[in-house]
This record gives sequence, structure tokens and C-alpha cells, in this order.
Amino acid sequence: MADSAQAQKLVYLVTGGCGFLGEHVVRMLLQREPRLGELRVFDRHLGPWLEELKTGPVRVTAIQGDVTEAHEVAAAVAGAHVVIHTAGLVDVFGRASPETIHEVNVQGTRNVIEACVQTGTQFLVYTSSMEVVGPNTKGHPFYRGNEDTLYEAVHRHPYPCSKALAERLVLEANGREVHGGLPLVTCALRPTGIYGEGHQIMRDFYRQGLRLGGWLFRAIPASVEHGRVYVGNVAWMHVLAARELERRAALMGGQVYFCYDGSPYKSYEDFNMEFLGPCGLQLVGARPLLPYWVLVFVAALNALLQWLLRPLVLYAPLLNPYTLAVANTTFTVSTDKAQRHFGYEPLFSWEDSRTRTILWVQAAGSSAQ
Ligand SMILES: NC(=O)C1=CN([C@@H]2O[C@H](COP(=O)(O)OP(=O)(O)OC[C@H]3O[C@@H](n4cnc5c(N)ncnc54)[C@H](O)[C@@H]3O)[C@@H](O)[C@H]2O)C=CC1
Ligand SMILES: CC(C)CCC[C@@H](C)[C@H]1CC[C@H]2[C@@H]3[C@H](O)CC4=CC(=O)CC[C@]4(C)[C@H]3CC[C@]12C
Repeated sequence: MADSAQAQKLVYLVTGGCGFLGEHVVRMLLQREPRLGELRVFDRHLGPWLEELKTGPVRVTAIQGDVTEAHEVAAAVAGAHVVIHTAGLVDVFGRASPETIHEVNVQGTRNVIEACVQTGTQFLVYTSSMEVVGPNTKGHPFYRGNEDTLYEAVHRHPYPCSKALAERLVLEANGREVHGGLPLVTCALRPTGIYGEGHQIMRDFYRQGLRLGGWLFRAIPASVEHGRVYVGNVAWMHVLAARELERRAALMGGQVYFCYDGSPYKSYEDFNMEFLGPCGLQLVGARPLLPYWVLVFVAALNALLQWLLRPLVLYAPLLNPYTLAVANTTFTVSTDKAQRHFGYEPLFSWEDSRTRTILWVQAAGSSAQ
């Protein structure tokens, strides 16, 4: 990639480009990447909103494909300069089988790496997750940690297991020779819980609150802190990382970065109330209304029912032993690694992020979005 005023126009590929984060990455690239010549959006399900992007100055190519199909991935990657691999199966509710989660998240990532190697694509940014680190199965808190914080990462659930394996594949691929003889440069970004326009769980909480007459009931102690990050800032971090990978290959290659911004540290429920409160909902209780053991019991019952009913119907409620453990364990990051390595500063202030999210919740809650 030439670094001059006459810089060559670049071809970017975003896998999972029609998902919650992927859509923001796609729009951010179009707004903030001046060297963009062509944007390929690869997803199993293409969104209708892509059509409106096709009328702009940058060529936008929508590719319906599956990351588990190596030939489809290779065809999409061929000729791309940069790949942002954000496609993934985000399932902590038991909707998909462990095998499917592994196939999409691990084999899909392997296919992306091999496609880069075979076709000579040199730069790969992978969307990893905080879940690669924790919370672990022992419920140890990760309090204001950074990329170097020692933490016993022990996973059993298929989703974090798959993200950890995939992240390792991406980092180990750094330095591999790609077609043409140049080295592959990779890095992994680890968002904490992402929120913002398009966040389906937030919308579901809103609708549930409306059904309950405007009330939500506290389940988790307010002292349990959760790291959250605005989707626009996560997208911006991807765009910046992708842009800087060539110039700072020696520093950034093979590195991991937590995604962070100015969002406040709060419990999962109190944080959600930052948006749901202005939309008219109230969180009842300064402390959890039910004793913790009741939640543990209901979560275990839900898991049992899911297993028993599986031959007949998919029963996948929000509360299960894994989501309860995650919700009930402090996990917050405090780091400036992305700032030091590639000059990342959040593009959206907390106030902006909050306002944008509130507007979206209000609109999404009342429509069938
Ligand atoms: N939502 C969150 O809080 C966090 C998400 N992440 C990661 O960010 C990435 C994006 O997540 P979200 O946008 O939240 O999820 P999402 O489900 O909204 O988006 C994922 C996209 O990948 C696509 N996809 C799934 N399987 C595919 C396949 N086999 N082939 C091609 N495309 C496929 C889906 O159609 C979807 O458009 C994932 O890799 C996830 O692990 C990481 C940390 C937090
Ligand atoms: C009242 C219940 C106990 C509340 C349940 C809330 C849970 C559904 C969510 C609490 C924490 C969330 C996870 C967290 O934000 C980290 C994540 C990172 C990812 O990479 C994927 C999503 C998730 C696992 C996210 C999923 C929902 C929660 C478990």
C-alpha cells in the first residue's frame, strides 16, 4: 500500500458485514477510509440497507456466502488488500449446537486465514471478544484489567472456547508468507459487551419492560461491574487498526487489543438503564429482588428444560448458568494499548453514544425492527 497523496485505492473485505457490528464497520469504512476503492461485504444474510450504499462513490460489492465454505471465502478474499473478519456465531443461549459454533467461529476463521495466504492478502483484523479472557468458570473478577493482566482463562462454554481458538489461529498466522512472498500481518480486537444502534438484547429488554408495564426487576447486585463499549467506537477501532497495520506491522502484528471508550463502569442492568430509563422504564430494587440461589436454580432449570425439549422445540431463554455467571462477574478493562500502538481515540463521546442509543431504542422498541 503506497503512503502518498496519490495513494493506491484499496479493496477491503468485511466478513459478517451485515451483522450488528459489521454494519457499523461497513458504514465507518465508507465515511472514514479515504483510500477505500472497493468495499466487499460478505455475509450469510445480506441486509436490504446495502442497496442504498451502492449508489455512492465507492464500489460496494455484496457477497452472499458462508465462512465455513472455503471456496466461497477464497473467492471473496482474492484481490482484497485488507480483510476485517467480524463474522461469527454469537450464541450463549444454546440456540446453535457446539459443533456449529465451532464450525463457524473456528473453521470459518481458519478459512479466512488460508484464503489470505493463498490469494496474497496481507492484512487481517479479527474481531475477537473479551470472552477469550473471561469471566472464567471460577467467577474470578477481572477488575479494570488490561492486555497484560494475569488472569486464569478457563472456558467450558462453546462460544468463548471457539473465540479463544480462533483468536489463537489469527495471532499464530501473523508472519506467515502469503502468495507473492510477503508476510501476513494480523491483529485481534477484543470488544467487551457492545451496545448501540442495532443491539438486539437491549431492544428485547426494552420490549420486556414495556410488557411489564414499564418495570424491570433487578437481578444482579449493582456492585458487579461490566465493561461496555459503544458500537461506533468498536467500528472506528477496526477501521483504524486496519489502516495502520501496514505502517506499524512490526508493532501491531500478532497483537491483541481490548476495545474501550469512555462508557462508564456499571452493572449490566444499571448500564442498560442509562438508555432504558430515558425511554420510560424503571429498574425496581436497590438490591436484587430474588436471592441469588433462586436465580441459580432457575438458570439450572432452564438448562434442563432446554435439554429435555430439544427434540421437540428450541427453548433458549436469556437466563442459563453461563449467562448468569457472566452477568454476575465483574469484568472491566482499563487500557490505552490501542492508543499507544495505533493512535486510537474514541470517535464518539459517552454523551453521543448514549444519545444515539436512546434514539435507536425508542425507534426500535415501537417498530418491528
Ligand atoms: N455483540 C457483542 O457484544 C460482542 C460481539 N463480539 C464479536 O463481534 C462479532 C460480531 O458480533 P455481532 O455483530 O454482535 O453479531 P451478529 O450476529 O449481529 O453479526 C454476525 C454476522 O456474521 C454473520 N455470519 C454468521 N455466521 C456466518 C457464516 N457462517 N458465514 C458468513 N457470515 C456469517 C451473520 O449473518 C451476522 O451478520 C462476532 O465475531 C462476535 O464474536 C465480540 C465481543 C462482544
Ligand atoms: C437478568 C439476567 C441475569 C441478565 C442476563 C444478561 C445476559 C444475557 C448478558 C449479561 C452479559 C452479556 C454478555 C457480555 O456482554 C459479554 C459478551 C461478549 C460477547 O462476545 C458476546 C456476547 C456476550 C457473551 C454478552 C451476552 C449477553 C450477556 C450474557
